[in-house]
Order: sequence, then structure tokens, then C-alpha cells
Amino acid sequence: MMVIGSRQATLPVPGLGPLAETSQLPPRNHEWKIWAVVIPATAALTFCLGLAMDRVLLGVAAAVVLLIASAAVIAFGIRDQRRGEIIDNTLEAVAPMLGVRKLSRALLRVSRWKNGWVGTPGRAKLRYANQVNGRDPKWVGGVLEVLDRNLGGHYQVKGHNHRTKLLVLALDETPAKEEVLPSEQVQRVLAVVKELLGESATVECEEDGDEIKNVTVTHKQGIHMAMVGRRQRVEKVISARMHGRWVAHWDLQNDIVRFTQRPELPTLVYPIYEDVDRTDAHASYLKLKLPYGVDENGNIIFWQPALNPHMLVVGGTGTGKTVVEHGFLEQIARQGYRIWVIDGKRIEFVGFRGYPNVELVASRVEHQVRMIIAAHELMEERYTLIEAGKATLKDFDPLFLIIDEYATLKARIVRWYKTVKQKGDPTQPPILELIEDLARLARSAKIHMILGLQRPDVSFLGGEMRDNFAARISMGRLSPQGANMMWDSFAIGVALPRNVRGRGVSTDAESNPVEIQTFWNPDPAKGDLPEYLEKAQPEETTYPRMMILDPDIEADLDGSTQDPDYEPGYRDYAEARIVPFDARIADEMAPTPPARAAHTSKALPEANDETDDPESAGEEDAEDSMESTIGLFEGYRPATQEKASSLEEGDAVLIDEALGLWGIVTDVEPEDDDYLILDYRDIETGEADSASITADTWLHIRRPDEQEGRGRK
Ligand SMILES: Nc1ncnc2c1ncn2[C@@H]1O[C@H](COP(=O)(O)OP(=O)(O)OP(=O)(O)O)[C@@H](O)[C@H]1O
Repeated sequence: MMVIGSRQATLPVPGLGPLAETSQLPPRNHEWKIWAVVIPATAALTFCLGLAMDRVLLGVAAAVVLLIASAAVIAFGIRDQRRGEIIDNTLEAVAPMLGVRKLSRALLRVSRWKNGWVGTPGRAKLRYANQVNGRDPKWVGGVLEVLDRNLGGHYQVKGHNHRTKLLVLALDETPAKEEVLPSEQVQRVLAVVKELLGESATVECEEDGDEIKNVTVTHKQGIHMAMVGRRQRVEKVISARMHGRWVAHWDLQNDIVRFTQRPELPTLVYPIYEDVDRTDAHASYLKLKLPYGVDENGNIIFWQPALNPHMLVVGGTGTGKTVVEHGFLEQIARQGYRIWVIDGKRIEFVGFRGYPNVELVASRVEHQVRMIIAAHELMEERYTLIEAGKATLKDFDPLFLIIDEYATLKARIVRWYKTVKQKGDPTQPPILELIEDLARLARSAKIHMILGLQRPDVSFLGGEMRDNFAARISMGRLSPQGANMMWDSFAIGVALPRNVRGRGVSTDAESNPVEIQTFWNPDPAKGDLPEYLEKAQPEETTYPRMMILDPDIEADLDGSTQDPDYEPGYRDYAEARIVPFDARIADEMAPTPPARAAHTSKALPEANDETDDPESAGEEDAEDSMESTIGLFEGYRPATQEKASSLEEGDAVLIDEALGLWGIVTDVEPEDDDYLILDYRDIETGEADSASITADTWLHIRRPDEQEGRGRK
């Protein structure tokens, strides 16, 4: 951990006044300078004497010796003078802390010089006055700091006699650790934080390799930061100016804020299963929370049917929509509730035929129609009972109706209806209204729908249906118009990372749309994740498997008709009987597989499963996957050059001209008069980032085409 800008002991020490008398030491006596003159003069005299006495050699030798002595005197003299200056400067610097009235060299004694010609004293003894509190660590710290600075070493306390007021300091000779300079990143953090939270802010950065993980700031902005807006601004500016995305955790009582890197959403999350509690069925139902994913903070995201009666799951092929629906089915079945499934693609719920508490799985259109009618009849029956005062909500068992691929279902019903409509029947199939009725009213009859849609559809999400599906999930990338229909924003869910299966947007506990990773739920048909299949398995089967009888089979069974040309009409299908499952009858009802079925892949239902008419095969393929159809700029108008100040949430903006990187604006806010903070997600990778730009920068911008969907909020 690297600490920057931490507080240090400061001078002078409180309680000590200035020196009463002179704070300067008297000049030192430099006797060596006299010897430096006398000795060479003596050398000259000796040489002359030698010449005069005709003892030249002796004279020269004596003069040389004297000159060497003179050089030594000069050298040692200069060294002692330099050392004396160091000691005096140190003493004068530390003097205000010693509490003495008169400065004297006796107060600081140094010895054991080392490290070079002038060097640093190995030992220093410092005396101080009685009124100084020598036990105060701040005072000792201050003294050490002055000595370190002036003597040029790192000193530590060797001994301290509080009675005689003598502090003994020794030079710390352990090799000094290389000073770690704050990295460029840390320096940037420091600069940004000080700019935002004041110069007095202290900053601690926790680094992990080259990455800064956490930044803890102690500031003095107390009252200002009590305002939510200011706190949000700080968070945004930090994210815009520092690398990465940051979340601020505020401790307002202690004026501390901790910034942590926003966690990354995992790409794979296994399901969790809540405990089953059926002691009071109605109370359990009211509390029922069905988990289906996690957000970036690891919060589990739930659907609570008693609060939001129906769930809408929107997602193109391969985004993970079916896996989400399987998850709901498994959670509901495990809790012991009754389930009906409309298998829009006919093969997505094969593994749940005969699964505990899954009463019905309808894959043929006529069975799907009957199921919708049956759900509507059940709702009507329950309403009648409540109306008659014969029952209350408490008396009913919840029913969960899963409708996969709603748009496909609608199209198939319309086409099928034409083939079975008889004289006197309404021109349009009456079933579609029933679904709308269920969406509107079924809540009060404890009937809930989980409805899957390939893509956000104005005819569905533009009207009343939308309000009945407050609980929503969008899987995979949305077009800007789809995002607006789902989340009232042209930006949310538009730039999710590509190729991450099970990634989507849903509402959190506060009803805010958040990016989530949905659970990877096991599919019994595939046999993957066996341990989770086991965990999900309901302990008991409260609702055994049922089946819808075909009208002609029913007639055969009760022998009411032998007419080989008997053609059941819409009404016959609408009133088809729902009976306990019988494998023999199911076999009989199964249409003969078409000849080409011999070449079909393993994924298709087995011969004795309910199969569908081959005519409609490939219908769902007509509903292209969202992924494949949503081109990078689909739903946007052509690019124009505009000033940054005109940017709005949902716009696509060219972030890096050289690299051709576009981002989807998720938020734009003024940082100050000139600058804007731009939050965006890379249109290619979905990676979130922020930038700070001047409001009058010219940018290439593509606006969402509002003609294609609902307008901006
Ligand atoms: N939450 C998830 N975690 C990990 N992988 C997932 C997740 N959801 C789906 N997948 C992977 O993506 C594949 C496609 O998922 P799924 O069948 O649910 O897609 P879909 O949106 O229903 O598409 P389709 O309509 O083609 O079935 C799965 O087989 C699985 O491999």
C-alpha cells in the first residue's frame, strides 16, 4: 500500500516559546589557520638555515616534513570547520524545540563520524530544558526530523533519559530502502482527488500489480458531501478522469470516502435455490421470490410474483432467453406450484414433459389454444367464486403459465384458426384477447404468466400489455428503439458485451434497470449440470402430468363417432378435455412423423412426444435472432457533426476517430462550465468507460431514429 500526502509532525512544538536570548552560536575559533601560516613559514626558515649552515640536504628534508605537516593541518582544519558548521546549523535548527534560554554547544555533542571525509556523526547527544515534554512522540519525531535533515543521515533514538533530559540518537546504518515513487497512475489519482476534495485531503492507494484497486480519501468537505448531487458528481468525475469505472462508498460521519473499481459481471453464474416453506401456503406465495441472476455487485435478482404478477423475457436466438424460462420453471416447480407451458418452438421444453408439477406442456398449436382457454376459464371460475363470496384469494393455488415465443404463437394461432374456423365462428381467433385478459386480470386469481418474446414489439410493448409486465428481462443486445420500449432509454441494454450468453438487463430491488448475468440453469433434455438438476428437483409432485385430448381421439375413445371423415372444428378444440396423462393415448395422438423425420437431428422430440405439424416448421426461424439482425448502427440516423453540448443519452458518438471506436452515451453531465462528463459503452465490446470533454468539442454523432419506436422520454 502506498500512502500519499499523509500528515507529518510539524514545527514548532506547541507550548515552547522562542529563545529568550540569542539563538545564534558564537563563532568558532579556527586555530588551524594560524598553524597553516606558521608551519610553512618555519619550513622556509629551516630551508634557509640549512643553506646558511651548508647543510642543504638536512634543510630540504626538514622543510619537506614541515610542509607535509602544514598540508595535514590545513586538510584536517577544513574538515573540522565543515563539521563544526554542520553541528552549529543543526543546533540552531533544533534550538526552538529545546526550550532553553541560551544556546550553547554543550547542548549537542556528536561523535563517531562516519561515511566519508566530512561524513555524518554516528552518535548525537542532545540536552533539552526541563519544561519540554520529552515523552511527547511528536516532539521526538520533530527532533529526529530536524537532525535527519541537517546531519544528513537517518537517526533513531538510542537512549532517552527523561530525568536528566538527555536524548541519545544513533545513526541508522541499515541500508536505506529505495524510495518508492508514486506511480504515474497514483500521481494522477492524487491530483484528481485533491482537485475534487481539497488540498488537505489525504489519499491512500491500494495497488495490485499495476492496477489501483482501492483509493481511500480522508477529506474535510463534511457538509458539502452531505448532498447527494455533490457525491454523485465526485464519483462521476473520478470515473471520467481516472482509468476504469469507480464506485464511491461514503462514510459521512468520518469524512472518509473509499473508491473501488466497479466489479466485472461474471460470465457464468450457477443457479441458487431458495428454501421451500409451505407451512402456510398463502403466506409463502405472498413472499415467494424467484431468483434468476446477479448484478455487478453480486446482488441476487428476484421476481416476486405477488408484487409483479407477470414476467416478460425478451431476447433473440441464442441470448439465453429459454435458459431463463427453464430457470423460472425449475424454481416454481421446486416450490411446489402448478405449471403449464406453451412450448413455442416445440422442442425447448421437451425435457420438462413429465417433470414434477409441470401439468401440461403444449407444443401443438391446438393444444396451446386449449391451454390458453383453460387458463382463462380457470380465471373466470375463480372470479365467480370470489364474486359469490364462496372463496378468497387464499383458497386458490397459484398457476404459472409459461408462454415461450409469444409472437410466433400469435402468428400460428391466426393461421391455424383459418383451417378450423367453421360457420358461425368469429372471423378473428378469440384466443389472443384471452391472453390480454389474463395479463390484465389474472393477478387476482393467482394466475401468473412468463411470456417470452423474440424482440421488443410495439404492438406488445406500445400498449396496455406493457404495464402488466412490470417485471422484465431483456436478454442480449437491444436496438435503441427496443431499449426505449423496454427501459425508457435509448441506451440501456444497447451495448451489452457481445458473445456473452446469459447477459441481460432487468430491474433490481429498487426497480432500476441493471445489467445482470442470468443463471445457467440445467435442461433435463440436455443432461448438463447434473448436480444442479438434482438440486432443482422438486421433493414431491403435487401436480401430476396431464394431457389435452384431441377431439377425434376423444370421440374414438367414447365411441361417439365412427365417421372416418370427422373433422373437428375450432369449438371442438376449444373444449377439448384435459385428462391425466396416459402414455398409450399420447402415442395414439402423436402425428405420424413426416418421411424426412428419419434424417432429423437428435434434438427433435422423440416419436412418442407431442410433435407439431410439419407445415409450421421453420416458422420461428423467420423470426431472426436479435443478434444477427441488430447491425451496429441499426436504428440510428446517419452521422452528423455536432457539438458535445448537444449529446443525449442513447446517442452513438465517435469516441476515437483514428480507431473508428463508437460509444453509446449512457449519461452526460456538466463537470463545470466548460467540461462535460460523458459515460458511454463501447458499441463493439460493451465495455463501459467515461471521458471528460469540453462542451464545444465537435463530434460525429448518430441519433436514434425516433420514428421507429416511441419518442424520447
Ligand atoms: N445464463 C447462461 N449462462 C451461460 N450460458 C448460457 C446462459 N444462457 C444461455 N447460455 C448458452 O446459450 C445457449 C443458448 O441459450 P438459449 O437456448 O436459452 O437461447 P435462446 O435465447 O432461447 O435462443 P433460442 O431461441 O435459439 O433457443 C445455451 O445452450 C447455453 O449454452
